[in-house]
Order: sequence, then structure tokens, then C-alpha cells
Amino acid sequence: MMEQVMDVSKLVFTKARGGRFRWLTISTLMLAIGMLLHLVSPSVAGFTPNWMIACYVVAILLTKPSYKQCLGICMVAALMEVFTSKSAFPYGDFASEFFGAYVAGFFAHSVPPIKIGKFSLRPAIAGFITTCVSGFTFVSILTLVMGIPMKVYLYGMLPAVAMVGIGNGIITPFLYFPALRLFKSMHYMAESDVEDSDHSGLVLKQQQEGVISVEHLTYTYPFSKKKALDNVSMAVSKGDFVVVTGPNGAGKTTLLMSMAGAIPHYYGGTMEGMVFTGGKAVTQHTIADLASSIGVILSDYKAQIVTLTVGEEMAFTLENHGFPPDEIRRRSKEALAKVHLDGLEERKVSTLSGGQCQRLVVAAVLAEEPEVLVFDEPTSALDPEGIREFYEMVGELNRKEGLTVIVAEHHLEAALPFAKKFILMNQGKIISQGTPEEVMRAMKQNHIYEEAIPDMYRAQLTLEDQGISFEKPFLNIRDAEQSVMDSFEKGEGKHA
Ligand SMILES: Nc1ncnc2c1ncn2[C@@H]1O[C@H](COP(=O)(O)OP(=O)(O)OP(=O)(O)O)[C@@H](O)[C@H]1O
Repeated sequence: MMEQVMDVSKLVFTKARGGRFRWLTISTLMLAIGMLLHLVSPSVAGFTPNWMIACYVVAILLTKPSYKQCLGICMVAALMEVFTSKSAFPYGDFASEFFGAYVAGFFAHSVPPIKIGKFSLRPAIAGFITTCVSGFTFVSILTLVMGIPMKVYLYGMLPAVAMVGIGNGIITPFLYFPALRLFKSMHYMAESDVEDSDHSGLVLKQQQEGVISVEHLTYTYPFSKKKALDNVSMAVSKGDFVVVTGPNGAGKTTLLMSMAGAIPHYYGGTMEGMVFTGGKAVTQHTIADLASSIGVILSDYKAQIVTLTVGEEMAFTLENHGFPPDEIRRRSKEALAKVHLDGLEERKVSTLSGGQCQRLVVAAVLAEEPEVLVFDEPTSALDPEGIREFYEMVGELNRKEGLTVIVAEHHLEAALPFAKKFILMNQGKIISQGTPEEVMRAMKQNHIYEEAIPDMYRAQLTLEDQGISFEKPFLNIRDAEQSVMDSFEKGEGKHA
């Protein structure tokens, strides 16, 4: 039965950073260290610790990979052992490390860190037991294959396995704690022993209407003490055109990334509250799942291009989703037409202008048919003409295709004719949200990011300070001209 959670504002989700390939990086490093130690290690009283086992135990305890991944790590360890083994039957390592993988995985997943003060005994115990199980398997197979007498097995080999086990029980913590410190300092590890959260068993109910609903979201990046978002709540309705603005470091990108699930899944960190995208709680879905509802175009959009030609770029993601060729052709054609790049399938990406590259990325995202398009500072690398063209294209997608658009933007003037809603952020908080006019007034009143208010509207606010009011806000040049003309016709403007 699923557990019901009514109040998502109290919900906490923690995740170590960049999770997906951390286990691979750390285990590769640990196995390399294990191999070096194995080659140079002297034996003590005839016994050599098994460095490879100690090192894979450390890697598995540190990264908690799935059991399948544990097996992968241990099979690589076994292969390395086979190449360097002096044993009469080195292939026994594949069998012994098979069991070793599951024992180490069991310690990582199911055995709590048994602590004496701040010191965890788990590495020592895991090192000892994994080595004993692996060693027992190895010598048993060796005995069977080589026909070794039972006496030798019982009184020679098994005690030797126990001795190596004890040795590994001693060396494993000596490898584990420095490795933990090292990988923490490289930001590969979470700061504490806090497990990655799992929300799969919860029923999470969206409290606000909207295709995106951010509910009491507080978020801290890994290894940061400062909240990047602080109790942020907002909702985006279908068909909205929302512009998120605010000074550098206000939290705009962080907010956008939380809508796409990159926070918490890619960045890790600690998240309180919840974000619902297309009705899905982001902590319960992968970034790939959420991509069917939301498409993200990064500020460094060129980094999103992975192929050489326009046609290949369009097909790339669709092929990965397993769409048949006909469907890929249909979606590509439609999406390219929407961004006015139709007929350019054969063009090399390197021959496209900056603006065209951006359109290509938008088309590739559109081909996945999301409901929401998110742009992080899309105009930062464009010239004024490029900025105008960009907003005309996005305005058309919003108006004609009914796409919901969310843009993090510093250039408010260009976005103003299209935006239905503005959101002002500062220091991780939403300071004001509403119509562009309401928000720009709040910017002036609170002296937050005043310099971003378009000159035209700033002129209106200055004139209002002088006691002159206007019928229509100066949101575009035509309205401004009309308002001024009306004021002249009525005298020198309406005095407040
Ligand atoms: N990967 C990260 N790790 C730690 N802190 C981060 C990370 N990315 C951003 N921050 C911090 O989070 C806060 C919000 O940053 P964010 O990039 O969301 O702001 P922004 O409003 O998009 O700024 P800009 O307009 O400069 O892009 C800042 O204090 C920033 O230093």
C-alpha cells in the first residue's frame, strides 16, 4: 500500500551529486589503486592482504551501486586478478568475486554503519566478511578442481583464508576513510552518510492548479550552506508566457532546473517542498520521463547539439526514444517548420548562425512534443536583431501552438511584448509575481534590479513620480506614444 503524504511542504529529498556515473568513476580509481597495491605489497608472516577485495569493498561502500553494478565492479576486479594471479587456478576468481560482489553490496545496502563514536565499524566488518566469503569460494573450487586433499583444505587453506580476512578487516578502514575524505573534497560524495531519498512509495498530490506547480520549494546545492531557493511557490498555467527575472545569483536557473527535474536528479542536494511538472512529482520521475512534458534550452544551447547535420540532430533524440523512421521524419519536419528551419535537413550544423543553432535546439526539443518550453537566458549570446527574432519565434510558438513558455531573462524589453506574467527573484526568494507592470513597479519600489526595467517604462514611472499619470502603461512604443499624445490632448497629462 502506498503511503499518503498530504503536506508536500514538509517533504525532504536528499541526493548525492551527479549520481549516475559516480560509482563508475570511484570504483575505477579504487580498482587501479588495488592493482598497484597488489603488485607492490609485501607479505607479512607469509600472508598478503587481498588489496583488490579491500578496494572494491571500499568503492561499493562509498557509492552504494546496484547489485548488478556491484557485479560489474567485481568482475573487472576478477579479470585484473586473473591477469596477475600466481595461483594454479586463477579463473576461480570469477566465481569468488561473484559472491564477493553480493556480500559487499549487502553491506552497502542493508547493513547500517555500526558506529563507535564517529568511527564506523562497517568497513572493517565488510572487509573481513567479504574476503572470507570470496576466499572460501576460491579455495573450495581450487580444492575440487585440483583434487587437493581434504586435510590441506581444512587445516591449511581455510585458516589461511581467515588470516587474509583478518588482514583485510584491518586494511579496509585504512583505505576507506582516506578515500572518503578524498572523494568528499572532490565533491564526489555526499557530505554525510545520509542515504539518497526514495519517494517512489509516496502518493504526492499537487496542491495548486497548473502545468507546472512549485510548492514551498527550498533547495540547497551539495556542499553549499546557502539556500539557492527559499520557500518558493508559483504556478504556471497552460499557455502562459512567464518571464523570470532578477539579479545574478537570484535563483532563476535553479528554479528552471527544478521544473525539469535536473534538480534534484542531476545536481543532487537537499530539496524541501515539491515541484509538479505535467502533473508529475519531479522526485518520482527521471529527467527523461519529465522531458515528455518539459523541454529545456540551456543558455549554452550549443552544448546541446551532438551531431553534425540538422537532420541528424533532429533524429538523434527521437531514435533514442525508439520512434520508427516515419514518425521521426514527421516529427522532425513539423518541428523544423515551427522554427522556420524547414528544408535545412542536409545543412552542416557548423554552417548555421548562432540564432539558427538555437532554433535547431528548440526544434529538437519540440520534436519530443512537450507542453512546456523552458529557456535559460536565451538571449545572452544574441545581437539585438537575434533577440527580436528569437522572441518573435517563441511568441508564435506560444500564440499559435499553445505552448507554455518560461524564460529566465535579463533583457526585459525584448520579452515585454510577449510576456503574460513576470516573476522577480532575489536571493532565492520570489519577491513579486504578476503582470509585467505590477512586477516592474515592485522592482522600482523595492529597489531590486531596477536597472533592468526597460527605459520606456522607467520613463513612465519617473513621470508618475512627478505627478503625471497615464491611461495606458508604456509597455511598448505604440502604447507609450498613444499615452503621451492622449496626455497632451488633455493638457499636460492627468495630474494625480
Ligand atoms: N552548482 C552549484 N553549486 C553550488 N551553488 C550553486 C550552483 N549553481 C548555482 N549556485 C548558487 O545558487 C544561487 C542561485 O544561482 P542561480 O544560477 O540559480 O542564479 P541565477 O539567478 O540564474 O543567476 P544568473 O543570472 O547569474 O544566471 C547562487 O548563489 C549560486 O552561487
